[in-house]
Amino acid sequence: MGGRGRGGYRGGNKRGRTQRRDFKDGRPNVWKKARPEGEPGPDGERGWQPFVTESQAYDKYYKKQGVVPPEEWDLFIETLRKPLPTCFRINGSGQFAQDIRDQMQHDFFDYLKEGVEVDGEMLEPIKPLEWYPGQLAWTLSFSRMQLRKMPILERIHEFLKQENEIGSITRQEAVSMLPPLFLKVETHHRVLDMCAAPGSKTFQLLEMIHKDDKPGCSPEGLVIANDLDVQRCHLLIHQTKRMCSPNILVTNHEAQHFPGLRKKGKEYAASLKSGDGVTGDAADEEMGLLFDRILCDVPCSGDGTIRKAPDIWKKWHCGLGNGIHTLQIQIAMRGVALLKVGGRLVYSTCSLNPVEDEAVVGEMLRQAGGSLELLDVSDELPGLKCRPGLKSWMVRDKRRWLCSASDVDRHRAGVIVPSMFPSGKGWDQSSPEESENLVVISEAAGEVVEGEPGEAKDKEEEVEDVEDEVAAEPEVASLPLERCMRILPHDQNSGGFFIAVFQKVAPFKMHPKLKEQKKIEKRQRGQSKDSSEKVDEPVEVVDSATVTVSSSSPDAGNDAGIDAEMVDQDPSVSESSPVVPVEEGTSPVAKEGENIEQGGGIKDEIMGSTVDEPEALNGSEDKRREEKRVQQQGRWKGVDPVLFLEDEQVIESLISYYGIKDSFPLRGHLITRSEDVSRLKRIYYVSVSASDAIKLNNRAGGHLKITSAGLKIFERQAPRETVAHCAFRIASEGLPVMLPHMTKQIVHTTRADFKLLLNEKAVPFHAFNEPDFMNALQSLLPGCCVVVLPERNEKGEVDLTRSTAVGCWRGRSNVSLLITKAEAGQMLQRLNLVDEESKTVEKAPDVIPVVDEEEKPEESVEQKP
Ligand SMILES: C[S@@+](CC[C@H](N)C(=O)[O-])C[C@H]1O[C@@H](n2cnc3c(N)ncnc32)[C@H](O)[C@@H]1O
Repeated sequence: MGGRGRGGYRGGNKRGRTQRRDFKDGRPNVWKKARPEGEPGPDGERGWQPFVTESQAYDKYYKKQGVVPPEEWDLFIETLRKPLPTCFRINGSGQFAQDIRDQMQHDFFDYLKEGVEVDGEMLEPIKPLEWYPGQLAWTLSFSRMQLRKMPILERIHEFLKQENEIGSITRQEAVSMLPPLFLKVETHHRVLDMCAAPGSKTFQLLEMIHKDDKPGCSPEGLVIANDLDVQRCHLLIHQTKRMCSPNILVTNHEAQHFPGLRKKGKEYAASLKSGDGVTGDAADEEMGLLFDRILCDVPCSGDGTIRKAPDIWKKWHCGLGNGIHTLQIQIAMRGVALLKVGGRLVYSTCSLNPVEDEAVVGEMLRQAGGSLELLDVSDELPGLKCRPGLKSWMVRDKRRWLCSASDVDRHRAGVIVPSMFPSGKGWDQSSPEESENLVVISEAAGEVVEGEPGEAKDKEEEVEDVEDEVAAEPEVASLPLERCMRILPHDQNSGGFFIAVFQKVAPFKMHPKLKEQKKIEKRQRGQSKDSSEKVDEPVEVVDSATVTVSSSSPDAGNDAGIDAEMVDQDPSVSESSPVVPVEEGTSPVAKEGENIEQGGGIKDEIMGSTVDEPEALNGSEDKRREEKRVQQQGRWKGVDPVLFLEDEQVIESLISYYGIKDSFPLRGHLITRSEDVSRLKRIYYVSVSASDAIKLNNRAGGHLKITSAGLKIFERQAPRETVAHCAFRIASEGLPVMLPHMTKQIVHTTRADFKLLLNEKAVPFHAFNEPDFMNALQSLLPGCCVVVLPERNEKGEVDLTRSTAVGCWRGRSNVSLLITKAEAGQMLQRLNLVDEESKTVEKAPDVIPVVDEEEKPEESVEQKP
């Protein structure tokens, strides 16, 4: 089972062998041709100009670091200058995914297996990625010229675009598929993706959570996808929406300060002292939000993506890696603190630079002090070619190669920190001078190196420089860094990548010196937040509850299996975004006229339902609103609160109108983003796991800044009760999840009538061929309904995993689609219902289809300006 997506049950992805489309035949192509390289455009202007694909600074740096063996250097550089092949994964797993793979293989790939020539040039065959399980990921590389000359290649391109859109496949760089595979996610796991946007790996993680889904069941697992950048959170939400998963929360935090949701205070301290064994919810209360799997795909210099982003050639300099090293450690260490003992953490970058790679891994191991094991997983994906991690490297700064922290000039000690070197001689073994460096580490964190005048000069000098002297022998790490994996582009025609896989083997107890450093950092942050405060005023760095725990019983955290980091930090408070305290009876959302920029000007999809400005409220509405204020749970300025829908009237109307079975409990699973239920526009559905995490967050003080929760399941329909018996229609993302639990407002149809409906958008009852279908439609209540094209198994039972369903509006005399023309067109194509003469599917604007004026359902809320 598997294969989730929009537009029908399990995406309505009908993949029966009997219904194959033959893509080799002459269906017109709708993919727009890109202008070939260098060819003049219609206005005579030259198109794409080749990028500079060389950099002396890059060559010098990487040759010296020994990242690539000297005899392979030319091949390495030659590969970097070639465009990256296209890769894609077939989403899901099991029979469903295999059907798609078999269809693609039959329709395209067998034909292009070998020996196809275009203008004397042999085509690269489409190949599966050897190391990807089940031959479910493929790679292809055609030039634009080849695409133009071979219609089948254009059709493949179009097909991939379309399938990507509907969620059957994901176009994703080969190396980017690796970290989730090494995480070994199981369906019950709680997973944190710390730096998740734009979300290709999050999508993969969600697939793993859903891999054994049975119709109508949500798995136990949960994915929390986090990103610092609120705009990129939009991309993340868009990307993951295709999965139609209620098991996801999207959050917007600095990963290095991701909240632990640890309950604090006397109650907590008392429970620690008593040493009571705690399980279930109570254990969560104590442990906070800990994870089975954590992905730290950290921000990096990105020089492994140079094939895809050739502008890097021009911009590259060694300061890029140096400048981000400390932030990478901070993020990774926060991950270590949030990981359960026994859990796996993957650290990855798309940079080949040892300062961002092995140096960070080394520092993680040192800081973790035995709580973390670096795993050798090089045999977990047979067929994957990777190089062992380096044990020796140097740091380059201001034209100098530095072999150890002792080579660093005093005035650069805040930028070039001990952890960048193989020995990492720093906070745990440091001399008094080095301890001073430790204090200034935070100055280097997040330092923007690019574009700084000093660094720009350094960059120029590097290029002019012919041969540098190296003062001493580079250090050699004593840690088993060879267990890291570096993917070099020429090994399997990919991008460059770095991966390290860890297992947490014991609770993490923060080294006292590091703890001290964190206090200093926290104090510095506190001071920079309010410069008007007296700088020498003592600052409370840990709250009273924390002090109680750590001072009265230094090992209490360990005894209870709790991470020192979790005890020590209240990250949500230290985060740079201001927190709006929630006062009893006041709204936590941004008020009119308040600057909501901290929330990032979040749009509808992120915010959930921000209702229109209220008209004048009468007394009873006022009262009603006041009553609903008890639902207040959010606390982030500019982000709507995450509220459980508790309005029994609304819930009852949904249950009775759609005939929702007890197997699909709504109470405790429906989320709104508005306090005023009477003006709700959207309702979201969350799984048990997501619901538990939201409740835990609420109990722990609401530190988690949740921008999106679960999937949209209902949208407000026409408020005219005479027409609609229920105020909410089913959202297309929610349909796959809800359909197996619906007993009312659902009708089955035939292929001929389904085709008619998808083509005509609004069809009078009498125009359908099948009288049974016509009668069934007429027997429905007016308003939202679902039309299903059933697919049956060998026993003749309806197989919902392969059936296609679509949301419709039952009017007085006709039925109309509640999806866009474009979506209807895609569905026709997928079902092979496109007429020969009209095979081109027009991309229509996203509008609700036109129906008789009197029967027109209220416009989708998405359409409103
Ligand atoms: C390498 S990209 C992640 C790619 C992503 N994992 C994927 O597969 O699509 C790094 C991401 O980290 C985010 N980021 C940068 N600094 C961050 C921080 N301090 N905390 C959380 N995210 C951060 C960036 O916005 C960016 O989206």
